[in-house]
Amino acid sequence: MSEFTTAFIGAGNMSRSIIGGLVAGGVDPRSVSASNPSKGPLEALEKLGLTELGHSNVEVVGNADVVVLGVKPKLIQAVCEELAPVIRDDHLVISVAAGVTADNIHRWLGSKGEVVRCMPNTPSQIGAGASGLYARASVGDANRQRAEEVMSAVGVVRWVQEEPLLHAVTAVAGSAPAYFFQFMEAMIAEAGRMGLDEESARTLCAQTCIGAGRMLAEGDVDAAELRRRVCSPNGATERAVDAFSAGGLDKLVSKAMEACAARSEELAQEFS
Ligand SMILES: NC(=O)C1=CN([C@@H]2O[C@H](COP(=O)(O)OP(=O)(O)OC[C@H]3O[C@@H](n4cnc5c(N)ncnc54)[C@H](O)[C@@H]3O)[C@@H](O)[C@H]2O)C=CC1
Ligand SMILES: O=C(O)[C@@H]1CCC=N1
Repeated sequence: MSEFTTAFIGAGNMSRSIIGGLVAGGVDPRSVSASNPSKGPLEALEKLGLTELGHSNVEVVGNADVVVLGVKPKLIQAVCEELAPVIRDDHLVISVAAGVTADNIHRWLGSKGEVVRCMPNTPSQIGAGASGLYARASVGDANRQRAEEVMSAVGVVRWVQEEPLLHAVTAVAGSAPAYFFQFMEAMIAEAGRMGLDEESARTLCAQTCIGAGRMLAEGDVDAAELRRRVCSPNGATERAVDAFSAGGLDKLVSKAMEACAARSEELAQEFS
């Protein structure tokens, strides 16, 4: 990654995941600063080698080239208004907040800064993230490239040209690690009821999830065909897959993702 400094405002789960991925990927921890009102999250970042840590958002921005807004959507306005005096016109400001629009962020920053919205996910922490990016029309090529550089250092990146598509990105990537965790929780619990010890169930389940994900990501075969290749006619898998279909899995997934995207849209209204 080229040389620049990045300030994270808010050092909770998502910031920690991105910072963890950046540092694990070779970014110098001294080029990353972070602020948080409470000490705990900053101590976790100290262990990653960060030295520029503090409680003042304004001080932490200092001379940073890139500012990442990593606070909850309800706090974005107050944080932007607090930062407005230290944001330059050409500052790249990346917001990871769900819903909150780029125009509102730009306005709260005193119409300064080049604002890119990002919808990342927590696997960024191990370099396996998946992020959607959207830039306001006024963001220049240099800052578009820089935003992509930051996020592609911790996973795959896709740009969306229309901001509302970030609601779909939230449903398919930002929130989605939680769906797979919920699914794996249920699988591990059932494997335990079937008699497997917890460690074996967890290891076999997690590795199967990684393997299936990699086959889809790294090959050119679609998910439906990969599924069919596991299902021997009248074999064991078919019974499981039939049970999912009979239980309405496709509709349930649609319903869950629609609810997720709808809540993301609500957040955009709530904090405008
Ligand atoms: N957790 C996730 O999987 C994802 C979260 N996001 C977005 O990331 C943002 C942060 O979410 P999380 O990290 O999950 O929340 P979090 O609660 O773990 O982190 C937020 C941090 O901000 C700190 N904070 C509170 N007030 C502050 C202030 N005035 N100035 C600076 N820091 C302040 C809190 O102490 C906390 O450590 C949210 O806007 C969320 O929509 C986006 C994608 C995925
Ligand atoms: O639950 C949320 O609102 C955030 C956005 C995506 C993941 N966490």
